[in-house]
Amino acid sequence: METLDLPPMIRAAGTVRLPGSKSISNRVLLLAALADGQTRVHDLLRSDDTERMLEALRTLGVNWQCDAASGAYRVDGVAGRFPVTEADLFLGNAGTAFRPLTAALALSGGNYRLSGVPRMHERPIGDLVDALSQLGAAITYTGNAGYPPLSIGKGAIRAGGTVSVRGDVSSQFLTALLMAAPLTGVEIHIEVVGELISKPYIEITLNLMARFGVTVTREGWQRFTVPGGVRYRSPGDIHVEGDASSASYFLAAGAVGGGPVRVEGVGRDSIQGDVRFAEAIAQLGVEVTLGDTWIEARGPADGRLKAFDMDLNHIPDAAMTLAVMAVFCDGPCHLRNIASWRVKETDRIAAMATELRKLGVEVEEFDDALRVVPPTELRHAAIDTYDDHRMAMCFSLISLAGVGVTINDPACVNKTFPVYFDAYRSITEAVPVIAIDGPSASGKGTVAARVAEALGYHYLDSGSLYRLVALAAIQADAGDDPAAVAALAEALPAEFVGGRILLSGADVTDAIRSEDCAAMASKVAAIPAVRDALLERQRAYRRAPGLVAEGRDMGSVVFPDAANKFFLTASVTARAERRYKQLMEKGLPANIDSLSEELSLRDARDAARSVAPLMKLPDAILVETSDMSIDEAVRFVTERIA
Ligand SMILES: Nc1ncnc2c1ncn2[C@@H]1O[C@H](COP(=O)(O)OP(=O)(O)O)[C@@H](O)[C@H]1O
Ligand SMILES: Nc1ccn([C@H]2C[C@H](O)[C@@H](COP(=O)(O)OP(=O)(O)O)O2)c(=O)n1
Repeated sequence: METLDLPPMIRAAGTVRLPGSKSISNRVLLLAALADGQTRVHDLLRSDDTERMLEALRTLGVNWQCDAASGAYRVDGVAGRFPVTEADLFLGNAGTAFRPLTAALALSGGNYRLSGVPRMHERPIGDLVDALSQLGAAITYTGNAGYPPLSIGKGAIRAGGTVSVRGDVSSQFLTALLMAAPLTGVEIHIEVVGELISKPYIEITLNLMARFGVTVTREGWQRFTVPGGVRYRSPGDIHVEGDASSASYFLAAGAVGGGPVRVEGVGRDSIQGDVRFAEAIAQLGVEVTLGDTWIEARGPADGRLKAFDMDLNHIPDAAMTLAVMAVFCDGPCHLRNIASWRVKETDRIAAMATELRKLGVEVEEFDDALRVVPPTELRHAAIDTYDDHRMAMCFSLISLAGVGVTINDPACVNKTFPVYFDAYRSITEAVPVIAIDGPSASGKGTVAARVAEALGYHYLDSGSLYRLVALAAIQADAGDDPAAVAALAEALPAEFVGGRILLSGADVTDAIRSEDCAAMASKVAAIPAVRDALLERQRAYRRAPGLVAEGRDMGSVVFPDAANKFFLTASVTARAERRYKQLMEKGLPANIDSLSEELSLRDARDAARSVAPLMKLPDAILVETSDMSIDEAVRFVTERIA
């Protein structure tokens, strides 16, 4: 499985141009296909879900073309009748394609089979099928009753009258019915059974139908009337707004990462309900500014977001972003009335609770709500994304909480926002790392500590971790058993307290510097499982305002994104002399010839091992210190820090 490591970020600021809204894109494509005349669709979202809709329309005989120069799509409407009356359609996990196409095809007098990915076959559609059956549609379940896949037959469509549909599971059923109703040509009344959820999505539907010439009247949110004798007419050109749900991640980044972050493509005039995310975060103390076509967010003056207790039924998708923002708040937060999360790309209530807990967050899960208690400190975790784009995008924000985060299967963002992580990186700044690698006694430790002090950065002596594992292995007499050494590395009970190094509470500051320990360190360092066990431990040193890290693989493996990489070296003779002096000063036994020999051996072993070998990377600056004093080496490095 692919994974993406996001380093801890120190701040977020900048501007992002949003991709087109998924909800608007797929509605517009279907309406343009059903309309009279050609429609030019501008700023259409290009993603998996819109690909599924475009493919389906082509299979149904709808002509469409993408203009390479402008990116606009030209769709030739079929005036309510799909030319192809017999087809198999695969719709992936695109609910915004599956539901409306089911309704439109059920009323079009053909034979169709609709299927999707396994998760699509777990997402309920029975309420829509029941409503369409009242109109005489012939739909059968070819898998489990109430769920896709479906087989649609010709049916005997009864025009007119009143149809009822449940509104409390997914508002997409009502959307599908509304969009298909004009195909009957007769006035239809639609009654909603139960409390309609996600009302703003119905507003998008009504708004877009009106743009295509069909005006629906409604009495509250309970009864809708689609007039008879009307057909969809192309508006000519139509522009898709930026995706308001996608905007939420960047606005949240501005809120928790200082800001300001501006999103372009949605604003005050948006028809998408999720723009009300802006109002929601204002209640957390976020400074929000709205323009006609943009929104900007910056963090509260005192830096800490206020805890919240909100009914989020009106912004179900953007509400997921609030669940992650809760981690940044000054107290427990309550997200209410979000039952629809359970039937989305995954059971989002369960998924959100499980993944937040991995970070050390206390979460209470209810049927239709979540309570999130922010911890004092987060830990690194690898986040599972459940083939759900929003899980991946939401959890990227954790990198603004002072820890790195790993996103499993990051490509799931292709569903709505293929370039999400590039956009996220463009507005965030990672905690800077200066990586200094090199062989033993090249001076890395001395130089790194001095540079860290000068910059006020944290300092990581990664070799000391390998030396600690070596000492633990010597003490446990486990040196020859790689699995046992790896287990010691995993549990390593080491502490760094006021310049002293403790192992299981005992001061081993000097003990780990012995040549025996160095030789064992070089051996245990060649065990891949030991390196894996120490990886996150090393990365956890990356904290604001920055880190200077020294070792063998700082630039290659542990901090490959470090903006500054140096490779320190010196001749074997120079290094043996330095090490000899150093050991003598510490009162440890030493012999210059055996030191020289041991150094060469260790260089060879560190450079020849299969994992993370010692080497100069092409992007590292070479510092040859044989003829440099310590001050000269420090100055050489400092002057080259970008
Ligand atoms: N450029 C230099 N010239 C002379 N001595 C140096 C230089 N850099 C480091 N030393 C000394 O060499 C010894 C080993 O340096 P250290 O920083 O521990 O190396 P490393 O971390 O690469 O093993 C220390 O006693 C240090 O004071
Ligand atoms: N990032 C690192 C740091 C050290 N090691 C290994 C290589 C060395 O043989 C041992 C001890 O490292 P250390 O930097 O303390 O050794 P020197 O002081 O350079 O002799 O650990 C490593 O493999 N990767």
